[in-house]
Amino acid sequence: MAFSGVKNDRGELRILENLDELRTDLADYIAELSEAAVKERGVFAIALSGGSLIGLMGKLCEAPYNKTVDWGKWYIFWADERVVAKSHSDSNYKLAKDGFLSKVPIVPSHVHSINDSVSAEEAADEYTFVIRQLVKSRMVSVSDISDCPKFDLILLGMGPDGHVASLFPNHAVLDEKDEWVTFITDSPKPPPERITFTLPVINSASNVAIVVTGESKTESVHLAIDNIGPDSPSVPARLVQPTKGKLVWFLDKPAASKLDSLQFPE
Ligand SMILES: O=C1O[C@H](COP(=O)(O)O)[C@@H](O)[C@H](O)[C@H]1O
Repeated sequence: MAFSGVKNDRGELRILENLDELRTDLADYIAELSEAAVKERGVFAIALSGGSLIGLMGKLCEAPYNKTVDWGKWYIFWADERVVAKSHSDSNYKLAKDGFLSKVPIVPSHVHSINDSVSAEEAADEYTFVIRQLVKSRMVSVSDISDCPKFDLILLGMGPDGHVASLFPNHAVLDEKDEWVTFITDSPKPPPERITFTLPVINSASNVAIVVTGESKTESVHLAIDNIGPDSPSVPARLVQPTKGKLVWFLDKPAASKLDSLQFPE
């Protein structure tokens, strides 16, 4: 690992030498959280995102994780989803199914994807209902400081504009305080219709990891993590601040290259 440490209130930073190291560190982290949650609660409730994250989780499908992780105890959710058919190449569900879920023995009935045959608004409402039922049956914990679900782990990527899940810069969705899952129909990144966990749900999780790689995200990583002045633009990723949970950033060197006070040996 090139660097590991705590950066003020912005969580733990893990900056990895290369993508291979990042994939291994991420797989170790997820496997450890899974083991701890299964030991404590008997289940592991994990929310995925789309984009580059799924490829970076690839090591979980390989030895030793494919044999050592207690896949039967996993309950899968999505922190955001594009409102398209599940067979569409834009679907975050399809991405995860093809790249991850089909390669490990997860119980199909534990995979909670959205209803892709209704409007974005209805899909968000139905997804909230599904999560409520699982909170009632304690498959998903409940936060002790809000009425929100408390996922064991929410995995987020971050776009070059600093968006996480489908929480985009300067969008009203960032102010949503009442809903667990909401919808947008005007995403600046296609496709336009999406559902997304809201900030209160993300910030109620026991663990949140933001996984970011590549030079195109350097500036947003800086804006999300460093102590920037009041005149600097903020990015949605900066609003990820788990109230009682733990935030970990997984970064490669290009993504981390503009972070203050990080000197890499030549
Ligand atoms: O549209 C989305 O983008 C973000 C970031 O994707 P990446 O490919 O730049 O990592 C992703 O986290 C989100 O789930 C997805 O819907």
